[in-house]
Amino acid sequence: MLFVDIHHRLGAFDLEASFQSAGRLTALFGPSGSGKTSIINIIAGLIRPDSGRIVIDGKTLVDTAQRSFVPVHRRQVGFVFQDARLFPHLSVRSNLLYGRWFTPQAERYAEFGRVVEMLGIGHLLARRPALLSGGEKQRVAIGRALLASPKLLLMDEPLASLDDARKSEIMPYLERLRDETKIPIVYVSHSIAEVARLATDIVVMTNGKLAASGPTGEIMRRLDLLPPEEVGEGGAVLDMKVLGHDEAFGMTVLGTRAGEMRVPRIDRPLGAAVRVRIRARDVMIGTERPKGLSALNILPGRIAEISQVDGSQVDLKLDCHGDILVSRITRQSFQTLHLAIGREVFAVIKTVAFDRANLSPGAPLVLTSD
Ligand SMILES: Nc1ncnc2c1ncn2[C@@H]1O[C@H](COP(=O)(O)OP(=O)(O)OP(=O)(O)O)[C@@H](O)[C@H]1O
Repeated sequence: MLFVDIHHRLGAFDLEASFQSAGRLTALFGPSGSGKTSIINIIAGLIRPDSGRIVIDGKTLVDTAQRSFVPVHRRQVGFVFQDARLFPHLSVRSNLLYGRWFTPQAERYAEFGRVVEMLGIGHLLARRPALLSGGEKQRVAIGRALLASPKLLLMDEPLASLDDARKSEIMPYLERLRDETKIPIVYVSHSIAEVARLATDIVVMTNGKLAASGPTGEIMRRLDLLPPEEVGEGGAVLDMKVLGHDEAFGMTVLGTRAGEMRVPRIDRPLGAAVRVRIRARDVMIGTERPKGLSALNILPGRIAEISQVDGSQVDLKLDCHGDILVSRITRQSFQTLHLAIGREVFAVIKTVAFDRANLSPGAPLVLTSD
């Protein structure tokens, strides 16, 4: 459990944030200059807040009312930055082992072999950082942070300097990190795709103030919280189960609360939990079950909430037997179809909305933990 309640002034910038998160990966999300890095620095102990309290897993790191402040070197936090910051003159193995020196023997829990295996960097151990790709460097940087056996991992835009191909290469490792270790992670990002896939909880900052915080599914469907350039990426994030594979058509069948959905085949076993992002712009509304459509996925639901976005668009929240979908449609369609709260409708989801990047092992799939 992460508890943060802080107030701090940095020149003309006033930072105020109060949130708690029970999640394993808490994303700090918000535009540039909203205060994300400052919060990370306060949690790390690099900045002493003017006032407030920070408690992680029952351990108080800061409590200004009690004049208590655990210094940075006693917090046992692991850092991963945008750039890997590896030592160029040391091999990957020595870079990894370096992190261990700072942790007393008795408190070392991270095992070298296991960390190397989890991050898939065994074949790189003898190399110098200059001979690694950007994605490989970041995996080594994560390994170095983990081998210090941190009690908390702070990641400040760890994927920001990587291209899309390297990002998708490293995502599965971050998912394993989230699911296989018990270390709470605070993760700064301003990418919806990243946050939707990785976060269990999201804290949204705007201009030094908390805009909202809560579980990923709840925050992701609040399109009003997203910056204009990212609104198209917003929508529902749902946990589904793999029900079967249809080899003849190369499809996977997923179970939702409102029925089955078919997506391009994913390599997950039967029963596995997957997290699926369905963008609001990919959900159309039918007042009757549509026929003769190429879209494979049609879920029945009821309009639970209506919010007018601007003169021309409307957002609808659809309660599909407990799974909440979001649909952004034109005000014209909204009026023509006479939509209203409580109305039974059909959500039509284009199959193409499920590209592989949007499918990830969901939170319930904890592989191991010790
Ligand atoms: N030491 C300081 N003195 C004065 N202002 C500061 C100081 N440090 C940060 N700021 C200001 O505080 C604000 C928040 O900065 P911060 O780096 O926390 O934002 P951010 O959300 O992490 O942004 P980015 O995504 O660009 O990294 C900025 O306006 C910044 O200029």
